[in-house]
Amino acid sequence: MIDVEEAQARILALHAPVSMEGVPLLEAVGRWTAAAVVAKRTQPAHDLSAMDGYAIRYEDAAGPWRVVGESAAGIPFAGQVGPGETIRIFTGAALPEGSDTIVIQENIVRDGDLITLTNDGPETLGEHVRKSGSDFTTGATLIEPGQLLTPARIALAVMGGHGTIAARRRLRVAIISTGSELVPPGTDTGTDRLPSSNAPMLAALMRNLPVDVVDLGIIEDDLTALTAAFNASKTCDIVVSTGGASVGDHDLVRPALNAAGATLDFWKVAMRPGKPLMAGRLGDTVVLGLPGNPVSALVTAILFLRPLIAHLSGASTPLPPRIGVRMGEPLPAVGPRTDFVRTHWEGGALVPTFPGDSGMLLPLSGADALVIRAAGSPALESGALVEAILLA
Ligand SMILES: Nc1nc2c(c(=O)[nH]1)N[C@H]1C(S)=C(S)[C@@H](COP(=O)(O)OP(=O)(O)OC[C@H]3O[C@@H](n4cnc5c(N)ncnc54)[C@H](O)[C@@H]3O)O[C@H]1N2
Ligand code: MOO
Repeated sequence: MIDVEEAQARILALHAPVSMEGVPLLEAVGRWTAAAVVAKRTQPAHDLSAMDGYAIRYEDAAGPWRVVGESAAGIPFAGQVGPGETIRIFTGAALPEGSDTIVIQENIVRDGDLITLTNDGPETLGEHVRKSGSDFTTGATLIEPGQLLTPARIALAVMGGHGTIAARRRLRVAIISTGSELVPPGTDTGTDRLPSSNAPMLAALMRNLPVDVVDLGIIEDDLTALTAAFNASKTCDIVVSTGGASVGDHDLVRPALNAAGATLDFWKVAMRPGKPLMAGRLGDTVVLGLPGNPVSALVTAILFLRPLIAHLSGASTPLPPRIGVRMGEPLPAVGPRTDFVRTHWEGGALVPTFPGDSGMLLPLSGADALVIRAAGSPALESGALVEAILLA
């Protein structure tokens, strides 16, 4: 058995990021940049007013002033502001030459063209002015390659003069649900069967990733059928199966992968839940065989599937972020497998969500985080600092 970190590294090494394409920024949220985004313009392009008011020369800060024009956003005042002069100015408008400071309109009275302070004048030179280039200047690197395009980074790229961005193409990810006991969602289970919940769960997990899901459906525990399903997945970038990964007579994922011509890189990870995980290559397709237990399938998808998708999509930091948090209850010592303890928030600390059975969905649905407890760790007192991965 290998440990979790080695399994993550080996999975990411199975395939390089896919090819690039241009993506309109309107559709680019959730992609990772494939190249640095460099500013094609300076922002602000001029010194701009941050408030509605009057543009003055700071040396005339005591007033009064005579209004000689107006500057609105996009419609600048062409002239100059001389001694004792001011112009009416609005938020986002360019400061005319000569002016350097804004007096907000709440602080003055206006009588025709004459304005006078009603309280203290501006305290500093440049008050309420956004200096040209204070956000960024032409040629500045706005986004490094491999960064996630968040709403703020999309706005930044647009402000930098871009309409499209270089990103990796969307991935095709096939899901195979193995198990003769499974029926499709919402259909009759009779007495002996159960609904297949893993594929909808994994599709939901991938919903916000740059992925097109190809659901290859429920495949019974039959070597020929399962081999055919893996063969059908060869047009995809990733195939993820659930179930049939363990050692039972009906656990046929490994034999089916062999029959389809796959090369397995590893099988079994020293973790709880999720031990029977396997990974390898089927032609150019990366294979992840997840355990069938729903909790094990979700935990391994968070730790291995999502990072694999992020890596193929060009992410520079594909692994889930770990945060430092306090436990709200004691924890027992850990055995030979790293434990991913399902926990929920209680008063700003995490407490274990019981029961911790890897087949039970009701407790899983209330969990907020996975607390990571390395194999062999000693027992912890309540209040101890631990590392966790947030689930939401
Ligand atoms: N003798 C041993 N038995 C088991 C071991 C072991 O080391 N020695 N490992 C256990 C561990 S740990 C896990 S995890 C499970 C994983 O087994 P499989 O990946 O082979 O999963 P299945 O047996 O096919 O299913 C397990 C469980 O999950 C249910 N299931 C499967 N698919 C779905 C689905 N799509 N939606 C909802 N539920 C699903 C299935 O009905 C089973 O109840 O093996 C242990 N055994
Ligand atoms: O590893 Mo299994 O995932 O313990 O239930």
